[in-house]
Amino acid sequence: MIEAVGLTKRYGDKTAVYNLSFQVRPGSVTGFLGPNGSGKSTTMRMILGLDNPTSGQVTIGGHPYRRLPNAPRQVGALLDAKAVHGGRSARNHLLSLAQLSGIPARRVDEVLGVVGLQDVARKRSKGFSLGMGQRLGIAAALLGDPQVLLFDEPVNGLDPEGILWVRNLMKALAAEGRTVFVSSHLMSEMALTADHLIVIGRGQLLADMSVTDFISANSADFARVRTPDTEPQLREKLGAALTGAGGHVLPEQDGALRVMGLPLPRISDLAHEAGVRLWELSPHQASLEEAYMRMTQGAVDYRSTIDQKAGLQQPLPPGAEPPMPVPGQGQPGWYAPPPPQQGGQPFAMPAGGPGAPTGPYGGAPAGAYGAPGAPAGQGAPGANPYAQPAPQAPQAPAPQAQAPAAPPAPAAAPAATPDASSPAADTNQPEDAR
Ligand SMILES: Nc1ncnc2c1ncn2[C@@H]1O[C@H](COP(=O)(O)OP(=O)(O)OP(=O)(O)O)[C@@H](O)[C@H]1O
Repeated sequence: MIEAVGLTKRYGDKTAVYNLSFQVRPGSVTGFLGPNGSGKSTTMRMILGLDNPTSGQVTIGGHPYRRLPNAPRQVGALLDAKAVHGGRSARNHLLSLAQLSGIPARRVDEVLGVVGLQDVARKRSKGFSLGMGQRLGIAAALLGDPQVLLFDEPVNGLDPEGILWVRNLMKALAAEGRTVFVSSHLMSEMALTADHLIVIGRGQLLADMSVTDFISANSADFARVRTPDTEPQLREKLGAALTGAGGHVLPEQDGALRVMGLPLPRISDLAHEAGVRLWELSPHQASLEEAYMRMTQGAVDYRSTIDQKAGLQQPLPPGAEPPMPVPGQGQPGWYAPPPPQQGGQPFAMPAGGPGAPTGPYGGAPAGAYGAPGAPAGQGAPGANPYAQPAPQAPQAPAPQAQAPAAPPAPAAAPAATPDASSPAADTNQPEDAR
């Protein structure tokens, strides 16, 4: 098991990770999610003893990585697949790692077979494609047959067959009782691979829960309703009736309506009362991607100026920043992305009609569907024993705003490189991170 307690990392006045506490348990795949620059790699480096925490600690099986006896046999990691001596063949690269850790040469050929590189084993790795490099990095992680595995973006550059292979590999490793901690920006892939999620934003814990709980805690379920295409006035009529009844109504691209805040039977009754025939009335649950977007919007540092999601956010006062998401409660003020049509414009209510809009989009009052409550599983077994009560979270200092309190940066760890596979890193490290 990997256990972080109060883990904080500051680089000068930049707080990369703040007061992070979580456990990664054996027997399941734990996904590690967060926007660019949120501190995932920094956390993984600290787990692997490649960076020193400014405060707090992280242990593997109860020991800091650097004190683990024969660490490369217990912990395997892929942090940066490009960190390979390009002049060496794949096999020689792995052989050199194996020799450093007392791993027999036959294991090298085994892992080359596992990752499908046996035919190019004697080729120099500098000629490798991105996907081949990833496979080599994964081979290095598997070399010591470790019980604990960390993968930073393992499917980066892999083709669909490779992605499927990595998915199955992660699941198989977890099914063998190993601890598998994997970061990725591919939400669809994470939804298929991970059982549990740890989500961070701006270095802070946003969620620590099962994939299922995460989706239900951070998604606004909605209904799709379609009226006959041939009678557009029915759609207008229904939209007005639903909005008047407190529903939040948005147009879908295909002419249907997305309705939030009203149960399906109520929508059906309202349509019946308004004399509107329905061609479709179906329930929908958000995907992991939608739930993730919703949870992390306030913690995104880098965003395109033409980001379509801007159309889904409730208007903020001039100069105001989106609030940090509240752990377990999602991002206040966000409706279910992605926008149903370009710009996410709301369904246009007839001006001054009955049931005039009360919310920012002419629907329900702001926030009615914006912040679902804590997930059912929060108090369940497996909940984060370190989770902060929600009310404290908004007061947690924004990592970027902590310059005055930042203590001096820790003495540069010899391994302050993110590059766990680099031959150069090997010579500087007390332990090899693979
Ligand atoms: N050695 C360093 N010196 C100074 N700042 C650093 C250093 N390493 C990371 N940071 C900063 O810490 C923050 C977290 O970076 P990190 O690489 O851990 O994020 P990440 O979640 O892995 O991002 P990505 O998804 O883009 O890989 C960033 O703002 C980054 O610029």
